[in-house]
Amino acid sequence: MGQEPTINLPSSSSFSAGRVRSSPVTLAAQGFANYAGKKKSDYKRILISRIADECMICQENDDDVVLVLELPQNDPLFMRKKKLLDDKGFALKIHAPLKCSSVPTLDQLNDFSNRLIQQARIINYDEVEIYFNGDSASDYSNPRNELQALNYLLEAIDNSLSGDKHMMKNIMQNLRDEIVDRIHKVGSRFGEELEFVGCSNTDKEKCLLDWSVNNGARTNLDIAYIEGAGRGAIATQDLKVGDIALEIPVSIIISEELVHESNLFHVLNEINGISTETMLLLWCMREKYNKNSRFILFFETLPEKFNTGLSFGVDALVTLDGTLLLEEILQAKEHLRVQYEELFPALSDLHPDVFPPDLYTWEHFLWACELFYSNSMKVFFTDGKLRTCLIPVAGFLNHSVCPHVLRYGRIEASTHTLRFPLSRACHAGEQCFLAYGKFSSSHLLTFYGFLPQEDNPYDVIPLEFDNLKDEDCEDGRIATEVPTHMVRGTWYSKDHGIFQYGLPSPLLDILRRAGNPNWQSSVITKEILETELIVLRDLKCTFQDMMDALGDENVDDRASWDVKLAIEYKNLQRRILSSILTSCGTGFELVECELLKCTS
Ligand SMILES: C[S@@+](CC[C@H](N)C(=O)[O-])C[C@H]1O[C@@H](n2cnc3c(N)ncnc32)[C@H](O)[C@@H]1O
Repeated sequence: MGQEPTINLPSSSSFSAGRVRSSPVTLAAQGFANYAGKKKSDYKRILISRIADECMICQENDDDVVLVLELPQNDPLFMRKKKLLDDKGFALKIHAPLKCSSVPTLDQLNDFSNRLIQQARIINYDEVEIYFNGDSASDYSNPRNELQALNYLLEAIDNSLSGDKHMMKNIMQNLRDEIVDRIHKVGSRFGEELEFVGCSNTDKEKCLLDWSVNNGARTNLDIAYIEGAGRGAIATQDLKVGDIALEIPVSIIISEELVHESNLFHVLNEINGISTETMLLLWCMREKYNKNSRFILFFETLPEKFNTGLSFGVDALVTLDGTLLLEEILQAKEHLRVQYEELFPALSDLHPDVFPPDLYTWEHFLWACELFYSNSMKVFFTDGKLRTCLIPVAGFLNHSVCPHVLRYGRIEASTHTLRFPLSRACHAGEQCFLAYGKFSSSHLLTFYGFLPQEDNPYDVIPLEFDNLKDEDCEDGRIATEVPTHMVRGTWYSKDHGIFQYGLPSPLLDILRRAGNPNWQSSVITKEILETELIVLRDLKCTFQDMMDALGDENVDDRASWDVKLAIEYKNLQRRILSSILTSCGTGFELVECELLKCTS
């Protein structure tokens, strides 16, 4: 089993590097929390990318173009974002250097849109982005967040275009075109090539699609087999930003209402503390074998095996030795086992007609948990309730770090449907990707059974400090309970110069202050440079220990699916650690050079 390394730092501080998420989940069908602004204790798997209450208002003021950006007060990162905006001199009310009465030059429009985008980025930052990019909003490293920020601006511009006042229409239309162009650029950087799209045996999928359409679904997607990802959804025609890729009526969404209508409910309702998600999971375990089920076509398309980290065999677990993922998988599985044993065989013994023992085995329970972890979505219904659901057809959408569909998860009151609108264009024949959530690769492997092919900005290594205190606790960083400090692949950083080295500023700063309480960024003295060397040396030692714990590189072309995934995961960890070690090493040389200049 992987051990969390601990090192001693200067001034007798110590920190350990390790995953924060270690407390047990309380509900069978809930996933682990992710890092991006979620509480450590909140283990709910949230697929809803953003609640659409936040918007930007655009106003006219005689001849001035004035935009008002809204930073919602209830944003958990409000104080930190506000401070970032203030530090950069960004006001939420922006007087554009444009006049309604004159045609703006291209340069003017460019400058203005650059400024708007930087502000939108900050407003849309999550915990990870703030931590790594807090100092600079001039570029982006996370395509998902960039798409979110650009779509936020687009929505505001569209609102202004549909308003009564038309004076600004031209300017706004130009701005809109510019933002759409930026969205295309983000998408084209991450254009995914389908290795193979086949229609080998899509009979069941076709039947489900037809059934959904006959029941009111609208789709611009077809289902196909995709190398390495099972089924996926392919655009049937060119779809642009804002188009609806898929629309599913509430009537075919599988949610807790179905449990209420079944004979499981009166038994389960008597159990203290059982969640509606667990009830729905138990309902699905039985419904899957109900030949008369209204959802038979849905259940028939589900895989017999899910192949997530929860189904890893012994060899794969052994391969994961030295990683924190091993602990995560073992804990998650243990938790599920406890959940199962709290319910079974007791329920089957007491109510064998409602819970037939042959359907409620541990293997079937684990299958259902994997189904919910990898396929369920949280949806806001029109009654204001958030429900965990299984959604026919939408369940074929695969995940990407640069998704087409970002904002979904709220039932449209006027149509009683769940819409999947595009946040970036998807051309006919291209695979349409969904944003599952802001998940690390370890989370995706454990609960979904895959690793993204592209770099994943949420692959962070959290760092826990025992004795070090952040100075600016009032900015909300501590209060969010996500890891206070972390590292990720340094290839994301644009600044590898002295005092930065591609490493996050908050981490460097806290270590510097631990080594030298008088540390000040504005003065470069011999003492400051010596502190720098100590910080870099200690960081290098810590990450070298982690690298050593991973052992030698494993290669096995004939390995089983789970061992292959475990090897791939370990290689990813090696790549991240290696980039950090290189940055520390190069940084060390830079500081030594500077120190030589100081002393000569
Ligand atoms: C909601 S389902 C998507 C449809 C799924 N591909 C299928 O055939 O049923 C989620 C599962 O799809 C697969 N998946 C999703 N995104 C993927 C990706 N980017 N690469 C590989 N597999 C992916 C994983 O097996 C995951 O558990």
